[in-house]
Amino acid sequence: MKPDTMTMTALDSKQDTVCIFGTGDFGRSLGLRLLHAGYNVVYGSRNPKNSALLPKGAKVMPHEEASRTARVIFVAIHRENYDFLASLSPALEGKVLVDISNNLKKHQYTESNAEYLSMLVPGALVVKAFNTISAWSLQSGGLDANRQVLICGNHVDAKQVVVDIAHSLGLNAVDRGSLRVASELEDLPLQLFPLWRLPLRISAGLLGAFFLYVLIRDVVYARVVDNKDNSFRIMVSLANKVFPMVALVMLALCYLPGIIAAFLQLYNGTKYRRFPDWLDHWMLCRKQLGLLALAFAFLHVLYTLVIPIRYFVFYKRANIYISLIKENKTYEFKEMWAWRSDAYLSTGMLGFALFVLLGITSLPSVSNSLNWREFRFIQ
Ligand SMILES: NC(=O)C1=CN([C@@H]2O[C@H](COP(=O)(O)OP(=O)(O)OC[C@H]3O[C@@H](n4cnc5c(N)ncnc54)[C@H](OP(=O)(O)O)[C@@H]3O)[C@@H](O)[C@H]2O)C=CC1
Ligand SMILES: [Fe+3]
Repeated sequence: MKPDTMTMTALDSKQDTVCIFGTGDFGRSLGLRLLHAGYNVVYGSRNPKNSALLPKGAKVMPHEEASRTARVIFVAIHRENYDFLASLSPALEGKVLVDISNNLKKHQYTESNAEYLSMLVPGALVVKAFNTISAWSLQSGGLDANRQVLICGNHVDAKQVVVDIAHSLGLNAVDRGSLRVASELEDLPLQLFPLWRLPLRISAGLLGAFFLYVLIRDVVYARVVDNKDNSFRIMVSLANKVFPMVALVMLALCYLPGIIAAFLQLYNGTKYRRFPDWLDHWMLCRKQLGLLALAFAFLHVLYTLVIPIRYFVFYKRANIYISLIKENKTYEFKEMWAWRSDAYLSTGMLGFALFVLLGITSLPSVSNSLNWREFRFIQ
């Protein structure tokens, strides 16, 4: 019977055996999870005697012998070391080979690792899965990171077997299509914080532009026109002028696409038409824009709290006290400094309270946004 026409029943988690080739980090973490879920685990290794670090209850034997014990074999080996699998072709005929490998760079090879594996072992049913889950998150129960297992492959039944295993490990399986999608899945772990890139670039641009503006206005201009050296203000006072400006612009950028989208819907007379790509992309990163706005607002609060304790402020205040005493006056202190430092403190405190409140309310969305896509799992 040809492998792709074979039908397979789902594994019974309590009885069936799963084989793992490779006793490295991923192989060990996956084996542990499978054992906890009630599977028998058999490792295929080049060095079966050296099994001290393997989870208790797992067996270890040479690859060929191990492959005979199970229908499903996870290949927890780097692609560069796949060559030996070709010689195991007869033993792997009709087996479900799960390719979990990732690469160090995008487009490192012309074909995806899973397609390469299926060329090496044409008789096996290759399924790409689990490459977006890190060994660490498997070991820690998968609660901290995303629980999604993306799966692709050309054989529906083989994919179903892997879906069942993912489910019994408490993970959600998402079928992404045929093995052609494998290279896309292999690129996913290499994308670092994909939705944060644009907001981070915008905030860096705004930060640079506003900083240049206040630098020219407050330092360069004072130096050229009044011959005054204000450069000591760069680190705190100037930065504290820039942060709220960036925070406000980012906040506006966070709300603006929603308003544009609403107008577009009114203009189109329907909400079922697609937004233009630029708006779609902008809408998708609203959460990140808002969180960055919040971060800049927090920096503004911190700096505002720091300003009254600066040496320069103490010095200026002492000067005013002395001149007030000399002139036997009190109103200037009351009206100017008492008011100013109170204002600094009260805005600072108010801002801090607001930040804590906003922080607490946005915590669930922050934890949702930090899914596996935004962590980089390399090898
Ligand atoms: N670690 C992670 O978080 C993740 C890893 N992956 C993928 O899982 C795979 C394994 O990764 P990981 O466990 O971290 O790697 P390790 O280097 O920890 O383990 C790789 C294992 O492959 C086996 N191996 C090494 N060289 C050869 C060879 N020449 N021939 C046959 N077998 C060999 C060894 O097992 P033995 O000595 O028993 O033969 C070794 O323990 C990789 O493809 C990686 O991209 C995917 C997602 C996350
Ligand atoms: Fe302010």
